[in-house]
Amino acid sequence: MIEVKDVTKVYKTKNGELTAVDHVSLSIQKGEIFGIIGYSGAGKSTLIRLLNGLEKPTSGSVVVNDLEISSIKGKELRKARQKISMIFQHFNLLWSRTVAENIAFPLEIAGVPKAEREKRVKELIELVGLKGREDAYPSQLSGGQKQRVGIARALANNPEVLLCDEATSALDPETTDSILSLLSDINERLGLTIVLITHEMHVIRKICHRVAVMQAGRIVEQGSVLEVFRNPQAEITKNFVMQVSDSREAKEAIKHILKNYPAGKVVKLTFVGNTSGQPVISYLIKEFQINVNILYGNISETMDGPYGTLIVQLDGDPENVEKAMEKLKTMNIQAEVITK
Ligand SMILES: Nc1ncnc2c1ncn2[C@@H]1O[C@H](COP(=O)(O)OP(=O)(O)OP(=O)(O)O)[C@@H](O)[C@H]1O
Repeated sequence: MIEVKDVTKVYKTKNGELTAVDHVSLSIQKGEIFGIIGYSGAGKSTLIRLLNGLEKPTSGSVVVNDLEISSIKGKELRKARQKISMIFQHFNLLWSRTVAENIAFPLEIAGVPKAEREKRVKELIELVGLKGREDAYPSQLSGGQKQRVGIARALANNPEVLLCDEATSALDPETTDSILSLLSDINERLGLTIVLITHEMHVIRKICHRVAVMQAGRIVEQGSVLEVFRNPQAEITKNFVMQVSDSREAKEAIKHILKNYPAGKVVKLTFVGNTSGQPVISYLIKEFQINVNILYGNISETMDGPYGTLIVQLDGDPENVEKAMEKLKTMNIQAEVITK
């Protein structure tokens, strides 16, 4: 569906050349929700603009839907772009137009007749849950409602790909979740391919199937979301995973327990998929006659199944604690000693 092959984008700036995207290759399947995560300045926005032809690569090629976006221009590019829509962090709505008129705008540009336009706008308003708000102006809407208008407008011309540029970064956590659910619902219902860029691992966890981690213009790691959560390789990926698994309370709890209970080992267990349903703790206690002190627990859903973290203190006969650690490995549970 989307093939990015060895793409580099170099900007010429006052201070010389700046490589914003550096030899990036990606392959995104039809119907997939693909996330690109990175800190500010990593090159995410440049990469996403290369996908819809707003930027041209310095070298390499971008193919979307069998069309080489990186080499077409003018009318051909404008036509291709109708099938590659985008939503933005700050919504980019037309403030003097109502909700319905904003959604109708791309249809007007595409020359869709009035009657058909009105029918389509009505469908889209229902799809994004804005019934009753057709005549409101953007300034009268909440952030979440504004993004719903952005999504409806982006879907107006039945795109094949939806690009989301930090689409939930200006929203509070609850509204973020409702917009992410809407995107996931649209992906399932319409089979729409979604590519999103974000700096929040929560967004990746919640709706993406696969993720690429970007740093200094390069993709440093990519894979299925569950796999990346289970076994992050790059240091930056570990930091992103920590955003959603190791809360400040957990760190506080660990500090406290280490001070008060210096014996044994503090171990972080990571469960993925069906391993998160196993009665591991009671098994360890019974089988190895050790004490298992639960310090912190957290379980979250990803698109491909649950992902959980449990921080425990294992105490008792050191030999049995070792055996318990060995056993955990055979149960496909990641066990990492945090402190001895
Ligand atoms: N048009 C441009 N001209 C010159 N430099 C640019 C241009 N656009 C981006 N850059 C530079 O390229 C690098 C990558 O920027 P980019 O906006 O793609 O990163 P990002 O990961 O999206 O970060 P942010 O979330 O802050 O936008 C940055 O150093 C930025 O200053």
